[in-house]
Amino acid sequence: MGIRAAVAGASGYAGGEILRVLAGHPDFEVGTVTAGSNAGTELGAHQPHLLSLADRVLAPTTPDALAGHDVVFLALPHGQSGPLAADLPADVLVVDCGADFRLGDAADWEKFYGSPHAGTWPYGLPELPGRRDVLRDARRIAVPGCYPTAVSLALFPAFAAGIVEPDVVVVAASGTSGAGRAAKPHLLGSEVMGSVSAYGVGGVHRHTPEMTQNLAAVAGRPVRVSFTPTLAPMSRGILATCVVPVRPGVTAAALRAVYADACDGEPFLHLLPEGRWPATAMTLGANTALLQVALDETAGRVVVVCAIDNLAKGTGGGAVQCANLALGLPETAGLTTIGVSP
Ligand SMILES: NC(=O)C1=CN([C@@H]2O[C@H](COP(=O)(O)OP(=O)(O)OC[C@H]3O[C@@H](n4cnc5c(N)ncnc54)[C@H](OP(=O)(O)O)[C@@H]3O)[C@@H](O)[C@H]2O)C=CC1
Ligand SMILES: CC(=O)N[C@@H](CCC(=O)OP(=O)(O)O)C(=O)O
Repeated sequence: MGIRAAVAGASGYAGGEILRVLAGHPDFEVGTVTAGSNAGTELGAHQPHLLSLADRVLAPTTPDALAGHDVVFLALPHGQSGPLAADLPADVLVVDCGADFRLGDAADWEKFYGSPHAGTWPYGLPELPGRRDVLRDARRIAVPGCYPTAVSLALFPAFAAGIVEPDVVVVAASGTSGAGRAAKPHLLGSEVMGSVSAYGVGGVHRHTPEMTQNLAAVAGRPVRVSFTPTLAPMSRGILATCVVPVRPGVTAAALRAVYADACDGEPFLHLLPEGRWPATAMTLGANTALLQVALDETAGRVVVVCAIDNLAKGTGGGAVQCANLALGLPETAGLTTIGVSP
């Protein structure tokens, strides 16, 4: 018998991606799947691509429905995870794709989310320095937001090596699935198709403190992040372009060596060959973060571009990677590095 996994929010985009990975995982067995307003309906009505799970009936999202599993994946709107997790046994692994437990600073949480802080769980980005030791045997894990995943993976090598100044500018494009399945006016097809638009401009996006938190922890000092998200007319994918002042004396060769070293031995972090720049399509369905770096000598800046699939490495794949670690399975089990092209 496999490791029994429940998925809450199974009718949504993140829940669907977790189930897609679990359906092909050698060690997990899918148990209860739950939803909110769609409880009582069949999963196949919402996730018709998950053929092997189509006839599962969605249960209401309650602690009772989620009981009796080895791992519970939560893919629910912000604010739903805290009360639910409090009613789940402490020895059950709970992996939360929502934001509730990502931030260590309660004041940051209240400023950006406008509600009381639920608490802080081990942060589920295994590639960050020292993270794997924390995640092994953890029983509560907070999966990062999709933009902070891309930006933290793009910049931690430079901060860990001490070759950049703590003053980051990020412009990142996301596919529309990043906003979830619930209908939102700015996601109307007629307004998204054929156009790229900025939103959350001026330091107000709630992922900014998450990026700052992660990079400051690596740098060992405060880091300023100016983050501008943009919405691109595609379903999946994030392309984050990160620009940061370089310290004097750093050469292009040294910069490349820092990134090559950071990616060495990392199953999902890849530095592309020189001259090849990451594109979101290369990551679709894969748990990869693809990187490329350049030294802009004229401007005195390091430029790092990172592509991920927001639903794969950015949520569902990252969640399963963390669960693998916490349960003592091979970290890569059930996760592919093979994207699609063109
Ligand atoms: N989309 C993405 O790229 C990423 C998402 N995340 C996070 O994952 C979580 C889920 O996001 P996403 O899948 O995109 O959102 P969706 O809107 O696509 O799905 C939300 C899911 O939660 C269920 N739900 C909604 N309200 C309630 C409720 N009150 N009680 C119980 N269940 C409820 C929905 O059920 P029903 O169908 O019945 O309404 C649905 O299954 C969020 O916290 C999000 O921030 C994190 C990183 C990236
Ligand atoms: C395109 C789009 O709208 N993206 C979402 C981020 C999705 C994500 O990772 O968010 P959580 O923090 O909600 O888990 C946004 O900008 O709000």
